[in-house]
Amino acid sequence: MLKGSPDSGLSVSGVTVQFGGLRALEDVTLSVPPRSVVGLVGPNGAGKTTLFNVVSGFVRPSAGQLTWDGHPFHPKPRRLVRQGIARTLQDVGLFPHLTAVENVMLGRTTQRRAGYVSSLLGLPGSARDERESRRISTEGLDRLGVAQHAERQASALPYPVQKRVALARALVTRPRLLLLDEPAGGLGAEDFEPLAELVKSLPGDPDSPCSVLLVEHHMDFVMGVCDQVVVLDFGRLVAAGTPSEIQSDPAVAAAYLGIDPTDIEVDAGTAVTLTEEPA
Ligand SMILES: Nc1ncnc2c1ncn2[C@@H]1O[C@H](COP(=O)(O)OP(=O)(O)OP(=O)(O)O)[C@@H](O)[C@H]1O
Repeated sequence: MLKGSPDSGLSVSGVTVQFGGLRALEDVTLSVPPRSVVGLVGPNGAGKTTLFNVVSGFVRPSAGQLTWDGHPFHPKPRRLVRQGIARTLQDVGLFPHLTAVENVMLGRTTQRRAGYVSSLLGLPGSARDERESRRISTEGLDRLGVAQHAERQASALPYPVQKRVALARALVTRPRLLLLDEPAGGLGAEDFEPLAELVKSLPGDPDSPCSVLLVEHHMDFVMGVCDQVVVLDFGRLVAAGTPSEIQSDPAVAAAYLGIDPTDIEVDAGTAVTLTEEPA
């Protein structure tokens, strides 16, 4: 990929984050190539959210660099959407007193030609922009199968619907990279399949192809949707590869079970077996 190409994805190189005496990330290097889904997994406290916060500009690393579109990237939260990156939050983050469609329209704020001031003053263009924004946001809800909830207050919606609204809000910005924080968290098994299909379809979307970096604890979901999986443990990258490579990597089992990798045998299949019970 040529340096400076608008299609060279996200690279995180040698990133370290220090919170006082705690090293939350240590020399982490990974990339999210264009049109790919990359999973970021690891036990609680491994540093996954911290990495998302670095990419979103909420946390400044003490060492390392990011590149986006082949250029050095110094993310700022308020500019993220304009730079083609959207993020969903672990705890949904909808405005409870706004309707579903109004929440999605907020995602489009930065792309509207008329801003809030002209809307408030009723200046020409603002009503037209608002209609257009509402139309696109309703389409966004429809894509997620929840358009029938468009006019309901967000706080009255069941949790799985709220998650879809939040995802619609991220997608209407037409991101080229989506940071998905625990998309399957709190969902029932019946919601997994349509969500997995949606996530897998994003990189190949003919109108707005979007790569995905996702943090998720549901391993079946991760293994089913990701092209590559990166495993963190205590802030360090301990494994990276395809889902099947990751499933048979002793370092991954060690990270999750808190045991020494030398106490694990790897079968010819994908299973890892303990040769000794963890203490
Ligand atoms: N702002 C902060 N100040 C101090 N320590 C922090 C801060 N944010 C995170 N940490 C610590 O950094 C480590 C990594 O936390 P992080 O939230 O990134 O882990 P995680 O992998 O996302 O965990 P989980 O799966 O539980 O969400 C943890 O020990 C956490 O307590």
